Amino acid sequence: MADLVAAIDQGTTSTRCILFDRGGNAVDSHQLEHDQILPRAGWVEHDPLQIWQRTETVVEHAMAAAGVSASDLASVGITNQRETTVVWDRRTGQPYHNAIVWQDTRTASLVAELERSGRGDLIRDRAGIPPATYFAGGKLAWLLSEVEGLREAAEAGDALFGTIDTWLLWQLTGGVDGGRHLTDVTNASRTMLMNLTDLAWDPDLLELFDIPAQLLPQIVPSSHAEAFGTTKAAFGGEVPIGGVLGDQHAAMVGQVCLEKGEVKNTYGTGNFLLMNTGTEIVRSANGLLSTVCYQFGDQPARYALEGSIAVTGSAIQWLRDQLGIVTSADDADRLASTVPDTDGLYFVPAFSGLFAPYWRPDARGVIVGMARFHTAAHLAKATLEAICYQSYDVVKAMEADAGVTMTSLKVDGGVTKSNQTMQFQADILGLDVICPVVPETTALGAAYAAGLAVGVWETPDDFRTNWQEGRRWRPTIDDDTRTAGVTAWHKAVDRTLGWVEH
Ligand SMILES: Nc1ncnc2c1ncn2[C@@H]1O[C@H](COP(=O)(O)OP(=O)(O)O)[C@@H](O)[C@H]1O
Ligand SMILES: O=P(O)(O)OC[C@H](O)CO
Repeated sequence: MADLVAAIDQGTTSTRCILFDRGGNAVDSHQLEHDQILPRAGWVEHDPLQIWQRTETVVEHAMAAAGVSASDLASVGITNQRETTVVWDRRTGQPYHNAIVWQDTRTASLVAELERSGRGDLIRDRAGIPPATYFAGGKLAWLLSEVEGLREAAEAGDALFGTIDTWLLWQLTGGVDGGRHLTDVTNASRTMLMNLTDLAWDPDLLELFDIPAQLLPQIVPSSHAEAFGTTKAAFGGEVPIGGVLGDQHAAMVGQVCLEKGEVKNTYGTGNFLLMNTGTEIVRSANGLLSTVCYQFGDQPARYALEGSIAVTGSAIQWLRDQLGIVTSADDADRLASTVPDTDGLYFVPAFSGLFAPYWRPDARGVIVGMARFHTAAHLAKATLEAICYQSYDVVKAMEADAGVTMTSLKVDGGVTKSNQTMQFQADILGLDVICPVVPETTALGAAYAAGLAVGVWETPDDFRTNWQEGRRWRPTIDDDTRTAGVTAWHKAVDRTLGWVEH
């Protein structure tokens, strides 16, 4: 039996295809960045066709590098940046608009209006998440009201909505020639349109956002032998698609956070800390989200509490692309390492407002504590430290919600390449930070979900035997130093609030 599993990981910054063996080892991979389209302040878009083309290319290159064909693959898994919203014409495959990315804040006034009118609580109650610019439902409502002809096309059944999983799945399974229109429970739980208990589109939420039901994909489990169909494109032959799940949920699977209470933090474009809450939906009193963690086959869904941070690794990209003070993320890391600390400089990159645990769309970024003495190196250092302070705030919210004190933290994602950042994270949290040997946990989780569906792995216990500790950072600073840093950080956060009005 073919026993390689291919994972497509379509992230905010890049798309990669990684081929995994039964041991959960990455055999070969390919990765390509795509354009970040920034039409105006607060707006972030991607070109869905470019994302699809990059997906085809990374698949082709990863398979060529490994010297394999479709018959060597047991299954394909898809994982994706969540919430990013695409609407396209089912007859032509043409998007009606660029994808509106999860970081985009154009729906701020809609969100403010939902809160003002008291309808936010219906969303919290049914969907488990607060009304926020972050989620897909508001973006879809915006497209329906702003794109000429879209509402009529939707009502006629010609338009399809999807998050990126849905878009790629439709393309992979045939596109205009019978592509399947599906999403999995984890991605659906990020729309403000799904009832978190029933795992179905909620008619009251559809009415609240005025969304025609014909637009919506069918919701299916995250791992399933038949639901997703087989590849008709990109792989050069038919391969079963066995798993689809949002990237942060995939990372939970890849990190083997399958028991209640297990936690991971992923450091990518943003940071996302999730705790498995088992089959129970836990409601946060501290600014976290309730979300589906994953659903394997016909088993009950597992849920999670999540702390989502909008801007972490993307602040490093901002140093590169907008300020031009570094040439790459590695260069930012190197520049930051030339100074021992920030010497009182704090940077709160609230570019999309603040997400968890604050949920303040009125916030905007600040750099405070500046003196003439400060250099680009201090700003680079403050950018890395901001990633850790934001995670500190979310860890504290998670501990308060769960009534536990964490003793260690599993981490993954691109920023974990930065040794000084992970050391600072261990210092500021006062706990051990641990990265597995296979850091590509998002793609691995998608591969696990896909392989589980077709029997490459028999039970999720097989994933646990594959997980191995790679690097560990231990705290090195005293409590007073930690408290001083956190206190100053919170003063800086205060300065971001109330900057814009909606
Ligand atoms: N050496 C490094 N030091 C710090 N950050 C890094 C380093 N290399 C990459 N990154 C950051 O990692 C992020 C990409 O991580 P990744 O997990 O691939 O993200 P995504 O899945 O969101 O596309 C980028 O935002 C980049 O700034
Ligand atoms: O692309 P990433 O890895 O930063 O993840 C984005 C998240 O899924 C947004 O919710």
